[in-house]
Amino acid sequence: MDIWNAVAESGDKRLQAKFKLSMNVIERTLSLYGCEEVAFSFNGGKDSTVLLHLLRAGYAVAECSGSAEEVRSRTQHRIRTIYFESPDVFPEIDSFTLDTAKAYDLELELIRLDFKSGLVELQKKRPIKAVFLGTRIGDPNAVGQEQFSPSSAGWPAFMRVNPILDWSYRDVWAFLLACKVPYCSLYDQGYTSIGAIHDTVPNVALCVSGANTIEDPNSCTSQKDMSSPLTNYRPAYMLRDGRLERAGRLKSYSSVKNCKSRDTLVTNGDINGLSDKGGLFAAAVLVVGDEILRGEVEDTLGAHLSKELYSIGWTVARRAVVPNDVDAISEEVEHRSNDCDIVLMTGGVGTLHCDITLAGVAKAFGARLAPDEELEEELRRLYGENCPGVENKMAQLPEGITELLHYKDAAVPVIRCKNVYVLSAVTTSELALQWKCLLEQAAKRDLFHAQSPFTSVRLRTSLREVELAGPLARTNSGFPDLTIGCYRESCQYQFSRGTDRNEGQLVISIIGKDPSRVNEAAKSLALAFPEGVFSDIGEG
Ligand SMILES: Cc1cc2nc3c(=O)[nH]c(=O)nc-3n(C[C@H](O)[C@H](O)[C@H](O)COP(=O)(O)O)c2cc1C
Ligand SMILES: Nc1ncnc2c1ncn2[C@@H]1O[C@H](COP(=O)(O)OP(=O)(O)OP(=O)(O)O)[C@@H](O)[C@H]1O
Ligand SMILES: [Mg+2]
Repeated sequence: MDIWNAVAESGDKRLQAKFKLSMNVIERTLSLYGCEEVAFSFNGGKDSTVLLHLLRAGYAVAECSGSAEEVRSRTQHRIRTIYFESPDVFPEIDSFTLDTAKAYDLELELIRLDFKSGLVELQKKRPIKAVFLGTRIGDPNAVGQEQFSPSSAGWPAFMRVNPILDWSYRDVWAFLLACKVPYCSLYDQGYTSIGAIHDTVPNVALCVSGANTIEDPNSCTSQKDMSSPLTNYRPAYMLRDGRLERAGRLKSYSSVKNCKSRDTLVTNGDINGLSDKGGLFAAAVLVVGDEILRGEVEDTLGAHLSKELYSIGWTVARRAVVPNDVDAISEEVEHRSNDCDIVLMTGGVGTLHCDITLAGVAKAFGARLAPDEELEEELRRLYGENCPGVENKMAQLPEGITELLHYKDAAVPVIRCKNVYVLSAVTTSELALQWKCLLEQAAKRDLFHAQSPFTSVRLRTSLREVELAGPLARTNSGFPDLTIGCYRESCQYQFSRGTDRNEGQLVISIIGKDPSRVNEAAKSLALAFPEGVFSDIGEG
């Protein structure tokens, strides 16, 4: 049995584990529905090529199991295969699909209709109960799917079976290479995911020579001019970062438009529709933890992040403590990532059952959590073998939207999902380091930048609230460009300075980006009272 042997001999434990789980799915499907009413949806792509060979191995087992008598009496099943032909397909893909069907004696049915209508016709002609698909987590249409997912409402009724749903890009290539099976020639020309001929180009991360030479082929994410005949590409299996798999799939205008404002981020105030803010950028700080909500633990990390943001000229539009609940986190992330330019999150990142922050982030963006090989590797380096691979929750990241931001001094990278940044720090000193890392990486990659700093004046007074209210309200309306507030110093603060009053004094804060306006506002307020009523206590 060539496929079983090839996987066993590969010595790749991760691949062997994935293979075993997929074979279980296939065996369960065949015993539930029988070979007659199951079809394989094959399009010559790398994922469906993997699936083809898993199915060959699975069908062979199904036919060889049982007593010798049973095996003899059993008819040998060809794999029922459906291929939706389209005029937009690459000729290499089309011929590979047809040639492969012949080579492996697949029972091929060509369908020249769109997916839905084609399946309706198929159900009338020769019904199917289940279809095997090469869908993987990270494919746009995988959102919400499991290994067994009934077809969607409005589609003919069948079970979608996705045996390689949890396979990573690396797993796919490890399998194809270990089994030495043929795959479509386009993958050797730098294509890493193949759609229609008009929306698919080779992956620029694999570009090696000619006009578009780049030094590190795996570090580039944007598409450049693909038309130069001088341009060469490495084969698809050399792509190191599986997250770039779809970099050669050109986005439609509408999807570019939809993801623009939050995927690529804030630079200097005149793009992404943010210029109307007059250079003010807003962040949200979300802290996850039931213990903080119960008041058992102080939110020191959230406070630290707020101060850091303020110190680089960013407004903190919202700081919220969120319970350890996936739906609550997802809801908060969804809102804040829409309202704010960036969202910083701490808490709930780790391997405990209550560490569900990333699950909440994934849900907010309609993504699934999937094992991330890069983070797994790093955690293994950090924690040794106590970090058991795919079992490690911390290495499960929202698929397709995650990027790790590394910094030489920080043990664990910052996890970026669109405009949400998850920091794993649990102490303020760790957080200070991660913040430094984030700032440096964000500036280097043009994700977000420090802005012109805020200036503030803080005035303490023993005036009563009623005496202060009128003049303060007038100053506030005279300086709409400033943030003018008033709060009472806490009792604790007063006691620590040796006063015996049980009520703190009032402090007026005047904050803005233009120092002369801030001073002007302070003077204007002071003019409404006798001299010496306010003492300037400096910046906060
Ligand atoms: C056999 C088969 C079954 C499908 N079933 C569904 C379905 O139940 N619901 C759905 O929304 N799309 C279904 N689709 C469409 C796919 O989710 C997806 O749109 C299609 O594979 C095209 O992917 P692409 O846009 O990346 O080329 C099905 C496609 C195939 C080939
Ligand atoms: N034209 C088609 N005919 C039959 N099945 C299809 C067709 N298009 C997609 N599918 C099914 O949907 C699955 C997912 O398609 P997708 O394009 O993501 O993967 P792939 O083509 O196998 O690999 P790649 O990501 O490299 O293009 C396929 O593996 C296949 O099962
Ligand atoms: Mg494809």
